[in-house]
Amino acid sequence: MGCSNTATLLLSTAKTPPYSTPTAFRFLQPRNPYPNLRCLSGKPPITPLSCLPNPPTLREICRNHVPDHVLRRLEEVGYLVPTDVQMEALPILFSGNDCILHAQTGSGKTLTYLLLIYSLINPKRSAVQALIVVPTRELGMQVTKVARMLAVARHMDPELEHKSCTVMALLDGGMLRRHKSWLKAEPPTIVVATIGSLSQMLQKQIFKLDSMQVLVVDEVDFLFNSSKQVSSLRMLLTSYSSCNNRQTVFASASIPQHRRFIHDCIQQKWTKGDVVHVHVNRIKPMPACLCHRFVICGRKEKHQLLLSLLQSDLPKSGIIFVGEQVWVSGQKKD
Ligand SMILES: Nc1ncnc2c1ncn2[C@@H]1O[C@H](COP(=O)(O)OP(=O)(O)OP(=O)(O)O)[C@@H](O)[C@H]1O
Repeated sequence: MGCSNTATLLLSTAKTPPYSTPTAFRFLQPRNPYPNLRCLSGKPPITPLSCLPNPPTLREICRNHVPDHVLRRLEEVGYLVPTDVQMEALPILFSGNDCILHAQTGSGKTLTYLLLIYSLINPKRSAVQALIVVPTRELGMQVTKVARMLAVARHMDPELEHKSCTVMALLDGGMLRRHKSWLKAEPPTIVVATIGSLSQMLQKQIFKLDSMQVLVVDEVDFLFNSSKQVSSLRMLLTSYSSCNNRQTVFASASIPQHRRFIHDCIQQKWTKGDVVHVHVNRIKPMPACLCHRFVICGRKEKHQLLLSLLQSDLPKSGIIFVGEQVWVSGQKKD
């Protein structure tokens, strides 16, 4: 392994006005009338709700599945209209299918699987009923925040008022000793965990998955690409619980070789055989107000190069990412 001597600059800048206001494209109805949905069980393809002339609201999709107090909470925070992935995936998830949610970052995958979880859990039961596995502590904290935001909904039913759903974050770098006593005393309903912390708890048998109804693996491509995490993840998917006793959801913005991945899911029994791949990945044109530049230069030249790029483009604002390239042995340096 040689020494790194180059830097990569990615400059994303917003051009100075005049420019057209970017559209909030995440919530646009799809232009393509044909579904991106693939149903692997040989059943006829399902017409996505987003193709209907009057697409339903989030409440209409979730009615009779998600408790009313959670739906009211969604509306309080302003989630009224489903995103494309929510519109396509929620009916499939509510019908009991395992799902691979394949949609770009920020498309609403987190809320999709959380709504499935809230449709299945029973807060009166004292057991871990849903597990969300995340690759990083940061993502775990974000997911926990949204899950808790939905959990604070007030019940109309006074019997349930004092028994709201609890969410535990079992993340690397957290206080696992404190969590151990919590898990033993009163198991939370939902656990959001990084694979490292989770494996420790499972090995010590502090944590059992017998009552788990939903298993979500978020950023699944990241987890499978990490040699440190992959064996624990495989163990979790097959050894600690069976895919027949749970609903399994994989979520990711990118799943390279997704056909191969789906094949593995079925073969290895990570999911049931009729797992559905929901692929919402329409290519959006880059808003005209944005300009991207990608430059490779020597480490010592990066400041000068950045300065000249800024001087030539005169952006109103910009985000700059700087990464270092490491030369793998045998690779030719230019
Ligand atoms: N139906 C909705 N209406 C309005 N806002 C929504 C809706 N669904 C999600 N959002 C908001 O959109 C943003 C992105 O959603 P979310 O984090 O669920 O996307 P994601 O696909 O899980 O992204 P990532 O791949 O980064 O995990 C969040 O701020 C969320 O609150």
